[in-house]
Amino acid sequence: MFQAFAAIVCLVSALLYYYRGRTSKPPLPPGPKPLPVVGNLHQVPREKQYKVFQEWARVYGPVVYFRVFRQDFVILNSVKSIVDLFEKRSGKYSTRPRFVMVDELLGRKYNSVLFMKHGQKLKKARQYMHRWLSQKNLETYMPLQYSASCQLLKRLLEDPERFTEHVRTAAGSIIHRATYGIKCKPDDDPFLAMSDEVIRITAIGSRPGWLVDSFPFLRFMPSFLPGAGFRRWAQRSRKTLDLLASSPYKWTQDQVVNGSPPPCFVGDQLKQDGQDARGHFDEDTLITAAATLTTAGIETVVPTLRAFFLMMVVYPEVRLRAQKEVDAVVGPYRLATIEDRPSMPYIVCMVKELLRWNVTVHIAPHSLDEDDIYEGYLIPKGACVAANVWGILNDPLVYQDPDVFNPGRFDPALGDKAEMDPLPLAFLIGMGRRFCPGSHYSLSFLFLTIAHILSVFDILPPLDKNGEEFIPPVVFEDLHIRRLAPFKCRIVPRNTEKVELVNNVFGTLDQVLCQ
Ligand code: HEM
Repeated sequence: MFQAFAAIVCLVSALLYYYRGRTSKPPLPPGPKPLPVVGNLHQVPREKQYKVFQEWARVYGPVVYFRVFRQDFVILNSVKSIVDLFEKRSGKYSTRPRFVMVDELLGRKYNSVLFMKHGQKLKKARQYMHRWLSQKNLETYMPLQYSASCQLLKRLLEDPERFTEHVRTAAGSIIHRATYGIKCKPDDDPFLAMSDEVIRITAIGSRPGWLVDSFPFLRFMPSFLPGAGFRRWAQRSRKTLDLLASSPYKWTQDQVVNGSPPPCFVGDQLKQDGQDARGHFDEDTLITAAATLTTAGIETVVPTLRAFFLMMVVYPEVRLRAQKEVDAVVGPYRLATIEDRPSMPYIVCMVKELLRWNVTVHIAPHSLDEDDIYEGYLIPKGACVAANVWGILNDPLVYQDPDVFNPGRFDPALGDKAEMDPLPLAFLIGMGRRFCPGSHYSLSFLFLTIAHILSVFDILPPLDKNGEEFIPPVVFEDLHIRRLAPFKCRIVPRNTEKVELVNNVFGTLDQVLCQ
């Protein structure tokens, strides 16, 4: 009975929406022809949407419009349109689109900065994060990054096959130490498990296709009714998310009360009573900002480093060239520091190429609270206006053979012939008010770990049953979030001196991040 009623209301509201008068307004941007009611639902795949959007850009131009039920989408497929809207009109385009499941039922618009709408709370959260993660504060977290990277080397020596877990522990332990002052355990750490759970729930909640996203009134459906499983799941998950955000925060709070926690994002704010210059303390926002840092800091850096291992296997000539550069700068008796970065242009290019080749945030969705007009087209209020970051970073007109991993394409020696720097787009740096606050942090951590690993190890193809080397296929698990499928490789110390070097450096670390 309820389902029949819901279906009728959906149909009527969608028809009203479809036929709503837009006669006095400019036309919508071009795009594929919609069907009545469902719009372009049948043309938007659940997987690899960014590829379809790239194809549509070839047919309809860089700004493409489509609709799924009542939700408008505008996809930006050129750097120009992204700069024009997200940067030059950032005041208008700095909010996020409304997705009822993730924003409201899971409460992510309150408990995660990534999903927050624009307003005072977002401004405050970004201020907190920016202060901690800015280039100026690099010296505060740089020793932590160096320690995390050296610990990663030690674990790769001891147990190379579990490289993905070690990378996850390294990225997770440094961000927990930097954010909360927590030292994680190398295996089965409860705080790292909590971050994984937050990432898992958020990924499910933000999958496209929830009916409640197209028909928001369904959020009022009583949770005991048949067909309301989504409401029950969201209620349970929201409680978990709130608990997971408050637990590590309480841990730091206790350290502040009982003594002196190591310098960290939350501890520093609490020691100053969390007050800003005007004496305001917003505990809820601090909890949210801290919880967002831990998940954002893991979900981006880990896939990038996994891609690094695979690329070293598939492109051995790139590894050899990079090792030659690292060896020439650091020699046999030390590991690289961030001060070596200007002397290692090829490693810097490798980081750029990893972020281009393995785009982690492939679609960046923004929204607007009032209608706008761009190049004669209407961008409707409430539309999801999304930058197709993957599409541009894989455009063959911009990057020759975009599927090929080739750090040399950014070689500064190529001068004008070097291909477009992907970093501004990968992080949407400076592109409006939502650019990634973790860009400096990520670039230094990726540089250090890559330079360290190449200095100590060769990364070689895995062996098959007959003991023969084989190159693992490059496969992406392409659900809502694009990630490389599991693969194997052999991580072998380059010589015994390197093993000694790691053991010596490990023994002298002041900051051991894992217990
Ligand atoms: C490989 C590394 C990373 C990449 C490629 C990346 C990329 C991005 C992108 C594209 C956005 C969306 C920007 C927009 O909507 O316009 C973003 C947002 C964000 N990133 Fe990163 N990121 C990375 C690492 C990090 C790290 C390490 C942290 C934290 C320590 C971080 C924290 C955040 C936060 C908090 C936001 C939300 C900003 C907001 O909504 O206002 N990111 N990132």
